[in-house]
Amino acid sequence: MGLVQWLKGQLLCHLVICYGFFVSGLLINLLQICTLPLWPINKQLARRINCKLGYSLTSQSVALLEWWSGTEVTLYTDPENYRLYGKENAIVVLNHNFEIDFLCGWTFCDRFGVLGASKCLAKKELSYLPVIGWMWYFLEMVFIKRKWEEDKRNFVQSLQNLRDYPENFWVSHQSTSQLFLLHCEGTRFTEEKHRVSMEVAEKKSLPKLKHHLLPRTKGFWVAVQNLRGTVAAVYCCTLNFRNNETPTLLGVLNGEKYHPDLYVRRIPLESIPEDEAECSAWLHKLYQEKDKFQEDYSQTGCFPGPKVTPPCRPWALINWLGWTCLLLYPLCLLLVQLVNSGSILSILATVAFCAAVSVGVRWMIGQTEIKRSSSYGVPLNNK
Ligand SMILES: CC/C=C\C/C=C\C/C=C\C/C=C\C/C=C\C/C=C\CCC(=O)SCCNC(=O)CCNC(=O)[C@H](O)C(C)(C)COP(=O)(O)OP(=O)(O)OC[C@H]1O[C@@H](n2cnc3c(N)ncnc32)[C@H](O)[C@@H]1OP(=O)(O)O
Ligand SMILES: CCCCCCCCCCCCCCCCCC(=O)OC[C@@H](O)COP(=O)(O)O
Repeated sequence: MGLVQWLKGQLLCHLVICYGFFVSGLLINLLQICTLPLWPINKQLARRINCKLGYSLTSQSVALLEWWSGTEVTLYTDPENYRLYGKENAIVVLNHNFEIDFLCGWTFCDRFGVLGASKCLAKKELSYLPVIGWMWYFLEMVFIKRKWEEDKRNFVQSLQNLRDYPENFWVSHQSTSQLFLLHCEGTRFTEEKHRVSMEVAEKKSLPKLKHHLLPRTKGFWVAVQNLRGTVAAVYCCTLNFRNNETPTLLGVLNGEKYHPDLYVRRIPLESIPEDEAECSAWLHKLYQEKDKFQEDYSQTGCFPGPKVTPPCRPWALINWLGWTCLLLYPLCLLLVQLVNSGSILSILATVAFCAAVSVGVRWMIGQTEIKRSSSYGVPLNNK
């Protein structure tokens, strides 16, 4: 193991990274709160500012993946469609098997210049996550309790809100689009959830899936219906990792390099049926195709179609280094003053603060771990 790789595994490095992420996150949340009076006066400007602020926080984790762990996602797609990515609004349908699938998605968003504006249909619990969840609230992320009767009004309203996002979103930048991510499986893949969902498939006389849970179709249908005229296509995305890697966020923090492959198919929205039952059948068929791609991947180690590597942009790294320098300087000054003061109490208070930041971020990382997945989708307790 080289010196650099050894350093990446050290607690001190992790503390510095977590401190930078957490403190910059709190400052960004504070700035987001400051935009509150602007919303009733100029909503579009408030959105622009919040998306830039959101980018400043989210892109730090992209920088961690790309520059710290050295992970690069390989894209399999049709070059004709590739030209459209980042230039149109789309619904992204992605499998939910990996602890860092959201991070791989963000990397792509960043490479196509749509990271700040992209949204997701997320479980309500994520909105309470310190820093990240609070930031999402201002980014108008769509949160659901995964109980249709309770969700339907708010879900439709949140989708309608997305229809009037500003054109020419970034004034001086090429991006005018946003992606809306949907994990139709509704929860992360575990053996038990898979077994239960295949029992449901059997009852519904649907073919069994090997690599996916049975998709929940209601959210997809409602999203497609409410975003017609706003989004141009569905991007059917299938993610897997080479060599049976099981990536974790903690691994990324330790500087481990992973090898994700993402297969993206572009499906024009007009080709998706409007009728609910037909749309559900269409989604089930899509998941059967996705399952076949995963099965072929497990045999051959690759997806169909040519490979493309979208160019890496420097902004995530520049932003991350900027925050690190800005926040390390006062921390170092404080540490020097502390040591000079010789006050045991102050030193203990500082150590306690660092430990609290470290425990807090470790807890947040824990939320991404599949072993802590909710019991949604298993019997007895449907939550
Ligand atoms: C080029 C660029 C490429 C790539 C870029 C990629 C991505 C990046 C894009 C954007 C990134 C932006 C941000 C992302 C950041 C972070 C967030 C990350 C992740 C968060 C994700 C989540 O939180 S996932 C959880 C929330 N999401 C969902 O739940 C969505 C899926 N669910 C639904 O759609 C549901 O329909 C619902 C929640 C809307 C409603 O659910 P409910 O259960 O109440 O109703 P349903 O009608 O769906 O269910 C009843 C029917 O289900 C059948 N049933 C029962 N048990 C099961 C079972 N175990 N499995 C399957 N089906 C089951 C039941 O029989 C009912 O059937 P009926 O036929 O009778 O209706
Ligand atoms: C420089 C950067 C430093 C990074 C330091 C680490 C920071 C910690 C970041 C925490 C990021 C949290 C993002 C949470 C996104 C988790 C998405 C997810 O996986 O949600 C699960 C749901 O879909 C389904 O839930 P289950 O029903 O399976 O339960």
